[in-house]
Order: sequence, then C-alpha cells, then structure tokens
Amino acid sequence: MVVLMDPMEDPDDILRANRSREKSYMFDVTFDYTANQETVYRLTTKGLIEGVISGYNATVFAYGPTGCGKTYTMLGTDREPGIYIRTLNDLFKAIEETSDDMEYEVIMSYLEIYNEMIRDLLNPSLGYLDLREDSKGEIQVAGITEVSTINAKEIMQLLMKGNKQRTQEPTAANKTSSRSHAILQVTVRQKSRIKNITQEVRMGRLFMIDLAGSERASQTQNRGQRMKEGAHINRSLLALGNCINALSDRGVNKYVNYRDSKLTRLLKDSLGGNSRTVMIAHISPASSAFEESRNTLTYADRAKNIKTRVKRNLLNVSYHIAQYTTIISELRNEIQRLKEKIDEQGLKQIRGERGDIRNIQAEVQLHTLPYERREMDQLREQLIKAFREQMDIRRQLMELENNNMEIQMETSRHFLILADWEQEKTRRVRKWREELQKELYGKDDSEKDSDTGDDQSDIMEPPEVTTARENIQTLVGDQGKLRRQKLELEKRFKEIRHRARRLEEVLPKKISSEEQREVLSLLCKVHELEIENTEMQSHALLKDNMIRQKNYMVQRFEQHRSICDEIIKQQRRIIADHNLAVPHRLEDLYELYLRELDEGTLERISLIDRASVLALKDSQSSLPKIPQMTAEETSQELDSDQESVRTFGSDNRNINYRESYRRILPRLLSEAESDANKVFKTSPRARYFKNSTVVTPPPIHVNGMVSKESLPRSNLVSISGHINSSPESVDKVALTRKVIESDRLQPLQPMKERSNLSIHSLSESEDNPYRDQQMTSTPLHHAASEDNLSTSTGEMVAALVGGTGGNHRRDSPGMWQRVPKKGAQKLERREESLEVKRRKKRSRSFEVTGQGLIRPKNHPSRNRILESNSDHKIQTNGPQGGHSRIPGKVVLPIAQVKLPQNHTGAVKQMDHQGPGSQPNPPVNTKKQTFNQRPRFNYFSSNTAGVTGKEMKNRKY
Ligand SMILES: Nc1ncnc2c1ncn2[C@@H]1O[C@H](COP(=O)(O)OP(=O)(O)OP(=O)(O)O)[C@@H](O)[C@H]1O
Repeated sequence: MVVLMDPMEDPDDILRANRSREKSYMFDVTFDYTANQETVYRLTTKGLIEGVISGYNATVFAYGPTGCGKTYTMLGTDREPGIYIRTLNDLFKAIEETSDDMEYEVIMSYLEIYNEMIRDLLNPSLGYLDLREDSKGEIQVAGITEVSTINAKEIMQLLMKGNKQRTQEPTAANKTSSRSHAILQVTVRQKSRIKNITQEVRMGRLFMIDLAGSERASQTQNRGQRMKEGAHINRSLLALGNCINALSDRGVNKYVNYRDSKLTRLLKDSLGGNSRTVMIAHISPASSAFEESRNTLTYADRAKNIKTRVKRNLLNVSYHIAQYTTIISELRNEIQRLKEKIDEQGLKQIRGERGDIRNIQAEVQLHTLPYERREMDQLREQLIKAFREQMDIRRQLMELENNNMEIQMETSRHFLILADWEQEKTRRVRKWREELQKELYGKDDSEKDSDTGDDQSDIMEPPEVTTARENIQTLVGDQGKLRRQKLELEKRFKEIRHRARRLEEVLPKKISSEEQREVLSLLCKVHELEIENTEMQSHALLKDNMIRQKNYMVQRFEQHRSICDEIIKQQRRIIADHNLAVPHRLEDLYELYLRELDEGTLERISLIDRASVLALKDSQSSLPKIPQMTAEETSQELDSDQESVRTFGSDNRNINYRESYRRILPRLLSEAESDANKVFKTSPRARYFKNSTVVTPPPIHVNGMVSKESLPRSNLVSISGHINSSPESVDKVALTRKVIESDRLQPLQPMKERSNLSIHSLSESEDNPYRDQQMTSTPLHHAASEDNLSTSTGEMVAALVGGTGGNHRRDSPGMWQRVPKKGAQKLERREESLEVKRRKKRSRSFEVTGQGLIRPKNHPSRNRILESNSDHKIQTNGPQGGHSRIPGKVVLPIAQVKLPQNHTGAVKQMDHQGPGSQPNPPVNTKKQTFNQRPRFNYFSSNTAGVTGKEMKNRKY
C-alpha cells in the first residue's frame, strides 16, 4: 500500500479536513528506499522468464516522472545491474538447462522512440525506422537489426553498446535524463530436438521498456530542443495514459486508440492483448513531486484493472520433403555430437579426471552398484523365501483340513458303532425282561425274587465297541492336536505374510531401473495370485469332499433301491405264481411303487442330482489357472506344488460326457491306488483307523450332521430321501419302517436265481474280487463291492453269493461292525420269533429246492435245513471251482398262509427246515453275543442239514 499525503495539508486546519487529498493505493508489490535491484527484479520480472521460453509474451515497463529512477531500475549500473541484465542472465540460464531436449533461438533488438521516431540502437546508422503491421496484425519495426545469439556475454556487450547510443541529456530535473523511450525486445524460439515431419515451434516475446519521464517544463526548465523532446515525451505518455484509461474502464466497450503514438502502437499487444505485463511505477519521495506522484499512482492504479488474455504462441512447422535431407543431416550431426560426448566422457573416466561433477556421480554409481546389487539380491531372496513359506503353510493347512475331515468321518463312524451298540443293548434288555416276565408268570413269588438281577451286567460289550470307544478318544485327542497345529500355522502364516508385504514395499524403492521395478511388481503379483489360487483350491477341496460324500450316499440309495426293486419283483412273481392274497394296503403301496417306476420320478431326481454335481465339478475345474513364474528357482518348486493342488480341479473341458459321468461317481479306489492318486495322502492316523476298523463306508458328514451311512437291512419299499442323524429324521425313518413292516408280507420264497439280482456284485462270478475285500478300480464296482460286503445289503449279497466270499466276510473279525440298523434289527427279532414259532408249527406244504446259503459261522440257524416243497428247483451257478450247493427245501404254506394284518400277528411262512433236519435249538437270546446274532436274510436258506463239521469240509 502506498499512502500519498498532501504536503500542503495542515493537520490542524479543521475547515479543510474534509477536502484532504491524502490517498491510499494498493499494488501487488511496493518498494521503499531500502529495496535493492535484486529484490525489485525478483518480485517483478523473474517470474516472466519461464513463460517467455515456453512461448508466452511478456512486457515489463518502467513508468514515472523524470528522475525517479526508471533507467536505474531497468538498466542499472555496473555494480547494480538492472532488470535488462538480470532478465537476460536468467533467460540464458533457463535455456541452457533445457537445451538437451529443446533447441532455442534468441533474437534481440533494441530501439528507441525519440521525438516520435524509431531508431535502431544496435545499428543507429540505419536512421529512422518505420512501424508496419504484418498479415497477422502484429506490429513490426521494418528493417530493425535482430541479433541472434545465445551467448549472454555477447548480448550484454550489445546492450551496453546500444545504451551508449541512447539519447540522454542533462536537464534541471535529471543529470542523466533519458529523452527517449527505450525498448529492448527479446524473442525466444523453442523447438524440440527430436525431429519429426511436423514440428512445434514456440515463440515468446519479451519487451523491456524504459520510458522517458513525464516532465513539467517549469521543473525541467527546458528550452528549445529539450522542450520539444519533452512535448513528444508527454504526448506519447498521454497516449499511453489514455490507452490505460480505456483498457481499464471495465464494462464499457471503449475504443482504445493505440495509434496516437508510436509507443502505444508498439505496446499494443503488451497493454491489452496477448501478454503478461508488469508495470513498474516510479515516484519520488520529494514533497515537490506530489502532483507527479499522484498522477503516476493514479495511472498505475488504473492499469491494475487491465486484463490481458495470454496464450502460447505455437507454430506448427510442416517440413517439405526437400527439407528431410536437412533434417537427416541435422540428426547425423546430433548423433555425431552425442557420440563424441560419450567418447569424451569415457576418456575422462579412464584418465581419472574428476573435475566434472558428472564424472564424480558416475564414479559414485560405479562403486555403489555392486553393493546395491548385493542388497537387491538379498531382498529378492527374502521375498521369494517368504512366498515359498506362505505356500508351504497353505499346503500344510490344506493337509490339516484334509486330515481333520478324515478324523471327523472316522469319529462319526465310531460314534455310530456306539449308538448301534446302545440300541442293541436296550433291545436285548427289553427282550430279556419280556422273557423273564413270561417265565415269572409261571413261577412262584419266592422264585421271582431270586431270579431278578442286573440284566445289564450280563451283556458283554463286544470288542469292536471297546475299540470304537478307544478310537474315539484317540481321534478326539488328534482333533485337538490338529486344531492347535492349525492355529499355530495360521499365526505363522500371518507373520510371514506381513513380512512379505513389508518387503514388497521396500524392494521397489531400492530399485533404480523402472524396468526392474516393473518385473518385480509383476513377480509379487504372480506370487499373490498363486497364494490366492491355493486358497481357492483349498475351498475346492472341501467342496470336492462334500460332493464325494453326497455321491456316495446317492449310490448307496440307488443300490439299495435296485435290491428293493429286485425283491419286490421276485415277491410279486411268487404272489402271482401262487395266487396269494395280498393286503389292500400292500397292493396300494405296490401300485404307488409301479407308478413311481413308470413316471421315472426317481430317475429324474437322480439325473438332476448328477447334473448338479457335474455343474459343481465344472465350476471347480474352471478355477483360475495361474501362469508359472518367471523366476526359475521358484517356478520349479511352486510348479510341483501347484500341479499337485490342481489335480483336484483338473481340467475336464476336453473329456467327453461319459468321462464326466464317470467323474460324478467318486472313484473309490483301493487303498493303495486311492492314496497314490490323492493330493494329500491319507494321514497315518486315519489310515490306521481305516485299516484297523470297519471297512464300512464313512458316514455322510454334511454341514456338521452325520447321516446314517448305510440303509437298514430291511427291505424298505420307500426310502426317505435324506436320512440323517437328526432326531426327526430318525423318527421319520422309524415311522416309515413301522408302516411298511406292518403291512409287509414275510418273505414268501427264497430267490430263485442268484443272478436275478441286478446289482453288479450279484452278476459277478463266485470269484469276484469283492470277497477279498479288494476294491476294484471301476467306481461302480467298487461302490457295489464295498456296499455289498460291508453293509447290510452287502452282507445279504455276500450270503447269496455264498462260498468263500461269504465265509470270508463272516469270519472276519470285524463282522459285528456291519451292525444291522434299527429296521434290520427289528426284522431279525421278527425272524427269531418266527423261528421259535416255526419250531412249533411246521408246515411242509410248500417246498422249494433252493440253493443253500450259508449262514454266518456260529449263527444259530446255520445248521438249519431249508425246507421247501416247491417244484422250483433253484440251482444257482456255483463258482468255477465246481463247488456243490446243498439242495435245500423251503416249505411255504400255500393254502395255510395267513396273511397278517399287522406285524404283531404271528406270521406263518417259510419253515426253514430241510428234509431230515432237526428242530433248531432254541435261541438263547440272553447269552447270545452281539456278533453271533442271527441275521435276517430275505434270501436266507440254510445249509440243509449240514453240520458245522460238514460245512468245514465242504468245498465251495
Ligand atoms: N534506487 C536508487 N538508488 C540509487 N540511485 C538511484 C536510485 N533511483 C535513481 N537513482 C539515481 O537517480 C538519478 C535519476 O535516475 P534515473 O535517471 O534512473 O531517472 P529516470 O526516471 O530514468 O529519469 P528520466 O526519466 O529523466 O530518464 C540517477 O542518477 C540514478 O542513479
């Protein structure tokens, strides 16, 4: 802020206080007497240089009354150079700094307007020059000398020379009064060093103007020539003032008369056009210069309001073909220049010249490089190690998951054994009590007391149950151990991941080359993706396991259904053949069954299930495949890891439908085969349990619910879709069984032919591999074999097949482990009661000579002879060894058959008594051990009077 005070004003004159001429002016910058040249230059002009070299116009002009220091500010002295020199110095410095990329051309001209005439200060001999306007409307001084140089020193010399030519005369106001307006024009042309067909040229113009000072004749006391000069000066300054007034008058579209003077014509662009303009207004602190100061400040204040529109001056130069040769030769020269520069630097390095800072830098780089490289290598190693560790831990975690799943399955299986045993125990106790009560009815009260005892204590727990208990304990312990291991691994994983992240951040900073940085970030990305992929594979593994379990369950249902179908078929045949009466409810159920078959509902459900499994499999197989890493060391190791993981989600895009279908059914391989093909081998612990205990398929463990692994042995006509261990479902199953059993006819006739059963195992010859508990590689075969051998249905089939296969199974120590389920137990109980009844009522009205199917060893009914008076001579195909079958007879009461209305009634049916057979010994239920229990077998027939000894000698 500049406060201008009237020196004539009397502060005590109250009457004139209101007419005070004191005024304040606001400017961008103000300088007092303490300001030096450097400060003035820095705060007014320095900021324009950057714009000028990049194509913008700029103007700096000094304005003010005579003797106020305009020339001093613009030109300065040798010791205190002014704006001209400082600007040119900085301009050349800036050009030099960017000259590697850009090419510059600097043109300078220096003129004065004296008495409204233009003189070339660089070449005064040219006389007065004219102003002309070119085609673009730009004002040019015709014939002015333009000096083109980028040598700052040379320009200085020219400037000094030109200043000497400037008209300067002493006046009363100023000993060195400038009698003209001096204009220094510097044009900077900039273009890129990279040659192209079209080239962009930027042109910036800088005007530095030292105006002549406005003067009052009284003050200058000029006469003659000086006075004439003063008049011209004042006129041009007046024109400038008018232009400023016109330009600053906002809102009114006033005509700006630049043509009034040469000065305004020349400054046309600088004042209201395309230029960044700085006006430096000079005033004198002397009270005598109050009026001049006021005028100057008023003009400067108005000039503040002038707005100019600045744009970069761009010239697009399109080269003509003829110019290409020039460009090429220029390029050649450039290449040559650079080559020389390189050679020169190389030589300097060899000579050990250290003067140049660049050499020093290069040397420093040369020394630091090996160290940096070592550091880089170390960091890289650390990073790769961290990735590898992460992958290892992921793999270990997946293995743990896998083991955990296996252990869970094993545990569930053992729990099932315990549950079955508990059920069996309850059943026995109940039965024992019933019998006891019956006996007690016939006894005296005194005898009653002596007979009552703890029935529970008499029931011996089979070794399988004890083993199951022990196994559960061990498995639970193992699960805890796994959990701890998992937590530990997860913690370690987090640490390593954190470490890797840090390294990922640090490493790029250490790298100097952009290329290296990119490669490294890519490497990091690949590793991260690898880890993500492993995570996804882990999820896929879990899914896969669930699918396997589900498939297994479906297979079991399907098999069971096949057997049931076959049973129904045969029974219906018998009913039809013998024209037996059938209860209405059973008929209804049969019709329902036929309808189901006709409509193919089950088939449809099965198909839908398969399709969904296929879709799931597909989704797994489409898991993203990560390209292998570039780093050799890592890639080899990680490759193998990835491959192993990918085995699960293997690409099955190219396999045909049959293959896909095959995949739906889990490939339940033999232990060795399956283990070999597995990604994660069976854990030793799980393997131990697998081998040491039942071969029974695992329970379905889905969503934390353990479903019943095998269907009951009863020949249920309908099977509830999903049986699990939840109380409701168990009840539901029990209820279903009850309903069916109530209407069920007891087996009317043993099967005619063994091959009638449509399951694989039955169509196999006697020496089928299942007997040896070997699992074939065919999935369905395997499933069938495992089912048939290890489950209730399997056992039934094994019994049908008979021979060594059946014996093998029966003699196996894990016999009991194929514990009949609830329904089957009921049926067995029924059979036992029937046996008792059979002994009482023996009817031989219907005899079937059927195959003698072997009962399990020690089975109470093993030695019973199957009696039959039927004509149906069923000769089963014996094994290759030509072993003989004991012809058995099944006696079915045709006429006497009384079909029960409910299961509570005693059912008369097959009388398992062969010719000459002895009545079966009474079943001692109390003392009977769990695994010696007679098993209900739909197709059971006995070995027709063959004693245990004979049986042993017999060849099957
Ligand atoms: N800031 C300053 N420091 C020192 N001396 C100065 C300063 N400003 C002006 N002078 C001196 O004052 C005198 C007049 O200055 P100068 O010639 O620059 O005035 P002017 O405005 O150019 O006058 P004119 O319009 O008549 O040319 C010179 O001798 C100059 O050295």
